[in-house]
Amino acid sequence: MNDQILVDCRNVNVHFGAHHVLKHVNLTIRPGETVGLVGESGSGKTTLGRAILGIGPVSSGEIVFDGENIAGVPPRARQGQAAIQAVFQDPYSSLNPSMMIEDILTEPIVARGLASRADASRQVRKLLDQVALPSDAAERFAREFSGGQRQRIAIARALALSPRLIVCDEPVSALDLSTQSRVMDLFIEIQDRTGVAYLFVSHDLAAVRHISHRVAVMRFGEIVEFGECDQVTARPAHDYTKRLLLAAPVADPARQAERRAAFRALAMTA
Ligand SMILES: Nc1ncnc2c1ncn2[C@@H]1O[C@H](COP(=O)(O)OP(=O)(O)OP(=O)(O)O)[C@@H](O)[C@H]1O
Repeated sequence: MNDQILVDCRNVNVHFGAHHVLKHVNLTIRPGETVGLVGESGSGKTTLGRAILGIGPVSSGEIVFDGENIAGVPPRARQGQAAIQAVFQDPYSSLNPSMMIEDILTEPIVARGLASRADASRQVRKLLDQVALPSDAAERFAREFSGGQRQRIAIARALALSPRLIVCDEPVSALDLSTQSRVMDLFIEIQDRTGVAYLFVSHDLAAVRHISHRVAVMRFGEIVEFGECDQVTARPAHDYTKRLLLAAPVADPARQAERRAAFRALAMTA
């Protein structure tokens, strides 16, 4: 891991009317790094992801990407307009069911003028291969695929633009457990191969822990803890992080009972 910074959120605030949703958020992402962003529903994780993507507002503060302040600048107006991509939670609504996979994968490249349709089509097989889908998937329609396969297609669509960062907003929470772990492994493999960075947004600390180099914990729009994954999960500094850890699912029932007892003890002292 290097000391360079790819994304630097500096004192970012977002207000929706009178509601101060993001409060003085400072967060960095290094090239090739996964930063997990955890917190309960409504804490502001998606709002931060959308601000970084340029599809959500920023009331004040800076988001510096590659040395340029991109806060409030929509994706098309950004210099490296394709450099930040997204994979969202629901692969059923994020892909047009009646579009052919080849068109889903080539359209973002062609629309940005990054390659001709013929050149983009030549990349399709490689993209499908990167997400472990067979090349004949190109001629099929999105509606023919399962949730896990659709999420692989959504990942391939993000990769088509050779991004430096992918904002992954709850990308496995709509999938069943065994599919979740395969898609998580795919994210890791892709990062090892391409060096892409991830902001991995999830309410599930167990998932985040599996994939992240560093973890940021958000509560009521504030980052209450941010550090190396091992540090945050083994020696959390904030009680809120401790509670999230205790609520994180574990496979072993004895361990689960131990966690519940510890959680009750902590809740009584909180
Ligand atoms: N466009 C909007 N207009 C008004 N309020 C909004 C808007 N978008 C989000 N909010 C509010 O901002 C707060 C944070 O929402 P956000 O979706 O960022 O949280 P989250 O941590 O991602 O939650 P979840 O895990 O449920 O997606 C919520 O109270 C939400 O109602």
